[in-house]
Amino acid sequence: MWRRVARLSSLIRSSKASLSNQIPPANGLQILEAFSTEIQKSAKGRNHHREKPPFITFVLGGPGSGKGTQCLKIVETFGFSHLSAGDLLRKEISSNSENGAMILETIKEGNIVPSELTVKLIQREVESSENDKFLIDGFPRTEENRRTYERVVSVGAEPNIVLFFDCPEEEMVKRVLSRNQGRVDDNIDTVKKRLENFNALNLPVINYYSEKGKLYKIPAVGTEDEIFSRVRKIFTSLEVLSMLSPQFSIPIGVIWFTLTNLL
Ligand SMILES: Nc1ncnc2c1ncn2[C@@H]1O[C@H](COP(=O)(O)OP(=O)(O)O)[C@@H](O)[C@H]1O
Ligand SMILES: Nc1ccn([C@H]2C[C@H](O)[C@@H](COP(=O)(O)OP(=O)(O)O)O2)c(=O)n1
Ligand SMILES: [Mg+2]
Repeated sequence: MWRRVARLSSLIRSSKASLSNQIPPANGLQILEAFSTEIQKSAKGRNHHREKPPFITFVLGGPGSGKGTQCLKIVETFGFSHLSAGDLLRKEISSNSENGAMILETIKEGNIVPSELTVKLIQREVESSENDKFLIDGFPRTEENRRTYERVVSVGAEPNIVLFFDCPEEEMVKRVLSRNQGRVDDNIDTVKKRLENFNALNLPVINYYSEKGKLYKIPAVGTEDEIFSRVRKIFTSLEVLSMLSPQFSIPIGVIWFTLTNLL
């Protein structure tokens, strides 16, 4: 809003300047019209600068199930923006933000950061992006995460689809312990706690979206490429149905995916 008011003042200033330079100035009506346009734009700005809500995909699965790996492939192939809740929280830690120490402790313990904070970080990224397709990776991890997001985010509060990478615990533990990214939570004690939290807190969210007909469950064992061929089918089906545009919602895509995979 303030940037827009500043732009309006600059218009008025340039109008005065043009007067002194003997160039015909913007008249009162033009200034009023510009002001009204700026106010309209500013109202849209609060509405995430978008005419339509973005296409939101939540990406869920236990630690090490391959969410991040598959998201990178979806970005390359289908042009989504990837927002990893974990990466956004780690960025807060490394930028020494006021909540950095608390986030670090929470992550080290294998627990979940307060929802308001995570939602704010995600919302900021969505609102500042020009893209209209997002993968929100590792969110919502709890019913409380989900409800907070629905309450705080006014446009696109409901995901269009939800991916769930279904991976056996043994495989997830093996992958996390050989991830080698220097993460404070990639050790056996923290992984055990994260798996407990996944079962207790994330599975109810996954069931919630399954009941709503929005869930795509993807078996997550196999090579990265094998898993991506499963993922690709989902997004290709959505593209075929022109559903990778935000105004469409499920369950047609889920029905199509089910049919094409059964036939
Ligand atoms: N299909 C796969 N098979 C074996 N290892 C994998 C596979 N997909 C990912 N990985 C590896 O497992 C680790 C965890 O993957 P990642 O994508 O970070 O999972 P998540 O984001 O779900 O925790 C990474 O080291 C990654 O390279
Ligand atoms: N919605 C979220 C997502 C992540 N976190 C915290 C707690 C998680 O164990 C860590 C790491 O999350 P991240 O998604 O990067 O972890 P994985 O990719 O599943 O291994 O961040 C959170 O508190 N709330
Ligand atoms: Mg990840």
